[in-house]
Formats: sequence, C-alpha cells, structure tokens
Amino acid sequence: MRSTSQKNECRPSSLSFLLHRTLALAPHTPDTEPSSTLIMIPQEVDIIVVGGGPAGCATAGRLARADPNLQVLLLEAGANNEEDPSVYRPGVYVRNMQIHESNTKATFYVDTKESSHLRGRKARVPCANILGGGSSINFQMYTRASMSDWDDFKTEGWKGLDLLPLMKRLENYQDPVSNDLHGVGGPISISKGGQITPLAQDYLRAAHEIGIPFTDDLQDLTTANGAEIWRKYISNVTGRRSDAAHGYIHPLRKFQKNLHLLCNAKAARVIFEGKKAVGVAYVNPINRGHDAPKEHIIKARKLVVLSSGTLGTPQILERSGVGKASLLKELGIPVVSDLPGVGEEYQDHYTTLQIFRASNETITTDDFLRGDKATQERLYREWETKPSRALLSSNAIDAGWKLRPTEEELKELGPEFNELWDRYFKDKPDKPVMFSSIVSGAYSDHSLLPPGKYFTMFNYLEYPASRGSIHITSKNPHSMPHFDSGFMSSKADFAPIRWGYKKAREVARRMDAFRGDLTSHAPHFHPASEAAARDIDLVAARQLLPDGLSVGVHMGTYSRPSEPHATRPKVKEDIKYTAEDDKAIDEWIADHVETTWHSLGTCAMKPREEGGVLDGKLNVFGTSNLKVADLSLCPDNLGTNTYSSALLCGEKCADIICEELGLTVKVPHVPEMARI
Ligand SMILES: Cc1cc2nc3c(=O)[nH]c(=O)nc-3n(C[C@H](O)[C@H](O)[C@H](O)COP(=O)(O)OP(=O)(O)OC[C@H]3O[C@@H](n4cnc5c(N)ncnc54)[C@H](O)[C@@H]3O)c2cc1C
Repeated sequence: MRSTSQKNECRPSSLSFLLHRTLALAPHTPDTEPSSTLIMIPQEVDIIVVGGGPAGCATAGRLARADPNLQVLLLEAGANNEEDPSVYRPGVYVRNMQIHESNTKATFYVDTKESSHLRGRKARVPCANILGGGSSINFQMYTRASMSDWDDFKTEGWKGLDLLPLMKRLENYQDPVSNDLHGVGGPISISKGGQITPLAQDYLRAAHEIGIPFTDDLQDLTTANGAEIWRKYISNVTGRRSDAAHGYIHPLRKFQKNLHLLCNAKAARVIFEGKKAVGVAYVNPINRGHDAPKEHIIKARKLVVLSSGTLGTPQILERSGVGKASLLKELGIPVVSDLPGVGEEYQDHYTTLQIFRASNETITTDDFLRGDKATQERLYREWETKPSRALLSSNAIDAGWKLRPTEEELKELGPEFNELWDRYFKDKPDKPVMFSSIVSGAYSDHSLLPPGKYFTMFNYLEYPASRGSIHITSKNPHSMPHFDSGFMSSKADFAPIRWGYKKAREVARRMDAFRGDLTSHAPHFHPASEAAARDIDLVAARQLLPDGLSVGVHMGTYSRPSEPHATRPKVKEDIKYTAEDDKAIDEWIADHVETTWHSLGTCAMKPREEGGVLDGKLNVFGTSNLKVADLSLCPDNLGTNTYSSALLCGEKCADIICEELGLTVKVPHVPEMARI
C-alpha cells in the first residue's frame, strides 16, 4: 500500500557518495524498495541526527532549513512514513498496537523479569519504529505540560516562559482561542478533528455534575482542574494525522537538497576519536542472528545528535562507551565517559482502562474496530470523499479532564500519597494528578467482547513516583536490553489511580449513554458489595439482539444486569467503597495498569554529580560534539501526553545548535504551499 516513491535515501547532493546495494540495508517491510535497487548514501555530512521521531524531525528539519549549505542527515531505524495511509488516516491508529509480525511500526519492550508490584505480570511498553516516531503511530491527543513542569527542570534556558515562544512556533492551532498561548502557521496542525461524537457532550455534562468544571482551553499551561473537548494532531483541512515527518521533513525536502534521509538503518553506536563524536555506525535493522552485524559508517564533521527516544538513546550511548563504567567493562566496551545515570530513572504515565456498555444508538467506532465490512467501507468512503469532516478524521477521543484531589479527598489517599502531595503537588497548583479521556468505543480486543456499543475511560497518572531502568546486555545492537519498567514500584502510585477510577466511574454512571459495566474488565468486588459491577441492562440487551433466544437466560451466565435505563433513578449519590473494595481496586490496578506510551527520563539533563547525563545545552558529559534531543533528557516528569513536549525538545535543540553555529531558525518552516 505504500507509495513507490519511498526510498531509503532519495536525494543526491554535492557530497561524495557511497553506493550500497539495498541488500546491505534490506527493508524489513515487504512494501518498501525492491532489494535490487541501488541507493546512495552520503559518506560524510555536517550533522547526523539519529532517530526520526518528533524531537529528531524537529531538530533535523529546523537545522537544514536554517542553512541550506549545512548537510544534515536524519537516520531512522524504521520505514519511511511518507504518504503511508496507515499513518495519515487518523482513525486507524488502534492497529499500530497490534502485536503481530506484520506490525513493524512498533518495538515492544517487555519487562525482563516478572514484577511483584504487578502481581507477577510483565509490563509491555511499545515504542515507535518508523519515521515520525511516536507521532506516526500515536493516538493524536493534544495536551501540553504545565508551566511548573519546565521550571522544575531547574536548568537555565528551560523555564516555561523561556520555552513558550517555541511551544507556539511549532503549532498550527486551527481552533479559535481566547488567549495568546497557541501558535499558528507552524509545522504541526492541531484541531478538533473531523467529528466530535455526542458522547463527548454527555461526558462533559456528567463531569460537571460531579463538580469538574468545563473550560475552553485546558492546555493554557496553568489550569489543572477542569474538562474540555480534547484537540487532536489532525489537520482540519486535509483530515490527516499531523506527524512530525510530514511537518518538518517531507515538505522541506521538496525545496532543499541538504536534508538527507536514511530509513531502515539502525544506529549501532557513535564513533569517537578520543572523546569527540565523529560519526555513527549503523546496521541493517533486521536481526539475522549474527554476533556482530555488518556496520556501515557515516562521518559527522560537526555534530551527532541522538534522538532515538527514551528507550533507544540510552542503548546507543551504552554501546558507544557512554554509561556506567562497570557495566561497559563487563560487556567489553571501551569506556568513553563514565555516566552511571544513563538508562536510569525511566518514567512513564500509568493508564487503567474502564470500559462501559453504551446504548445501542450511541455513535461509536466499535463496528469499525471489530471489522464489520459494511461499516468499514462506509467510513473509508466518507474519509475519501470528505476527509475534513469524516469520523475517521478523528481518534474518537473527544473530551477529557485534568484533576487534583480536594482537601477532603486527600484524606482518603493515604500517607504515601499525602507525603508525595506535600512535597510535589501542594505548592504547584498547575500540576494535575490524574488525566481522564473518553473514547467513543471499546479500546480493547473486540474478539474478547460481547456485541454492542461501548465507551472507554482512559485514566492516567501524570507524575508517578515509581522509576525503572533500561540497560544493554550486549554490544550487539540486536540484543534485547534488560528492561525494568518499574511500574507501580512505589506504593504512593496506587491511591491516586484508585481515586481516578472512582471519579471516572461516577461520571460514567451519570451519562445518558450508560447501560452498565463491562464486568469482565472491572475489578472483582465481592458480589454483595454496593460497588459490584453490573452487566448490560436487559432492555438494552434485547434491543441489541432482538431475535436472540437466550437474552436474559440466567443459568450459566452469572449475569447481574443493571437496572433498565428508563426506570433507573437519576444518579445522585456516589458509590461508597469499603476497605475490601479498595483492595479489589488495587489488585485490579496491579493486574491491568499499562503504559501510556509516554516514556521519558533515561538520560537526564541535570548535574553530573546527581546522576545527570546532559548539560543544559544537551551535551553529553565527558564527550564533545555529541548531544541528545528527545524525551530521555527530562530530569522530571511532564503532566501531559508527550508529543508536544518531544517536539519542544527538538525545537529547543535546534535553537541551541543554531546559536552555536551562528544561525537562526527560520519561520515559516516551509513556504505555505508546501505544508501538508
Ligand atoms: C502508541 C503510542 C501512543 C501515544 N499517544 C500519544 C498521544 O495521543 N498524544 C501525545 O501527545 N503523545 C502520545 N504518545 C507519545 C509521543 O508519541 C512520544 O512521547 C513521542 O513520540 C516521543 O518522541 P521522541 O522523539 O522522544 O521519541 P520517539 O517518538 O520514540 O522517536 C524515536 C525514533 O528513533 C528511532 N530509533 C530508535 N532506535 C534507533 C536506532 N538505534 N537507530 C535509528 N533510529 C532509532 C525510532 O524508530 C523512532 O522513530 C504516544 C506514543 C505511542 C508509542
């Protein structure tokens, strides 16, 4: 399905070239270049950016645009995403999370050991493996970190107010807005998407009933208590996903010949002369089982920038001799810089999903997701004919909230969380504790669900106290690392998730569309508990299967139907949970909590003596000509879906390098006509 114009490297320049057979870089997806094609790769450039995620695309694109004589190479392990419909069609994003050999867009990191904090489970953290990085496969939700998050980096030049102009510079915000905090004309489009399903209004009304106020801009960098219609990384003109490569890379390459792109090339290590980074060695991304896969080297005259993501960058550093000396020596890697902080302090946000039954007339994406052919054909046709207004020009994640507990609620959240609250949240009113989003449909494997309509509440903890780590186990770039997600390793993280669960459930119960719990996915409360989950009500079940002979048959189903909607009294009181119920919720959290795909923090920008890896100009301590620009640089968490922050790190890195080279970032990034 991918366009034949896709190539590993497509553009000749005035530089000398090495000719390689594509065989040496055999594409790992069946739909890229045929293996007989000859491709040309620059032997030497000025700057190599390793990893084409949001931060890497922003860095490489901005630098190449700043000076058309600067030769910039963007090296990416995954396939090119240009004009790939499975990327640019917003509504098919769920597919990117399928664990299937045909899905090469993601690398799945799995805990090396079973976790006692997850009751013996191993967490699984997918990471992008495609040009555009996470922005090619993510859920397209637009949110932004709070001002104090950046201030908490405690690094000169990185305060929230320092970064605000860059936050605006990257945006093409397409909605009317009543403040001056968003940008227009930037490479990344943000809008409400093609459609907002009525469930969003239902949700916002119910949220208001439990005291969560509506706001028209929850992304104003300070509001931490409120609900809104979520914006999306989707253009309201084209109806397409706004990923970083289509924002910063592809349109610029149509105008300038100094931005080189090499996909399907996995960086093995940085090449040093002494402490100075002078190039990058890369290998074929397909693991052919060799102990020492064949390396190709590209030289960098000025700089190497690692942007391979929170889980990729520390591995490249360690393979290059930058990391904890004892580990490197054990693996036979010569030490360039002894930095024990590399790969440490891994962080994420923690999601639990609550799924509820919805009335049969609710507009959801369930039939599309479960593969109903007629629905799929109708929605694909709608997307083709009116992409700016189609249901598929959306992620169906239309509304959400940010929330902080009240004084009263804090009393229920236990000593561990209260200690964290006093230390971390109390004096920073712009930091939300929990996020929640409503998805119009079941975000789940539909083969495991009964027929019908659903809505899902995504609840996620924004500033977990838990920490994990990632470290290589071999110099071979294909060896799996030792990964410890650290999920829920701090007890302080259970209480806010439990609190968030209760809040989301109260909102769901008050929604007009609510028709019961999806009991198979709910906590295992005692059947006699007031909190016990209740199945779809029988009226809704009969509407769903009007010819069904077994609807309402009790024996063998263990069904506990909800009260029918028409006779159910309006919900006024919250469910009261006992200590036993809370235990059931905590066990459910341990059994179900997942990544929010917001990995950060493994190469922290903080003082070396505190375990830091980078200085404020993103230089790797103990080396020269080597920088890191991706979310691994974060010394602390960011209360947001992290695409915006990754772009911001790339924009900041571009500014830093431009200043060092005596250049200036140019806006607009490309002439208006070239923007996609
Ligand atoms: C499934 C999913 C859903 C998400 N949903 C949202 C959302 O709705 N909203 C939001 O704001 N954020 C979301 N995010 C998070 C957001 O996409 C990431 O925070 C962001 O992409 C991180 O950017 P990055 O540049 O730091 O790294 P990445 O996006 O991880 O990019 C790193 C790049 O480096 C490449 N790479 C890795 N190793 C090597 C190597 N050895 N050699 C060469 N290249 C290499 C990778 O292929 C990748 O392209 C989601 C992420 C995922 C994965």
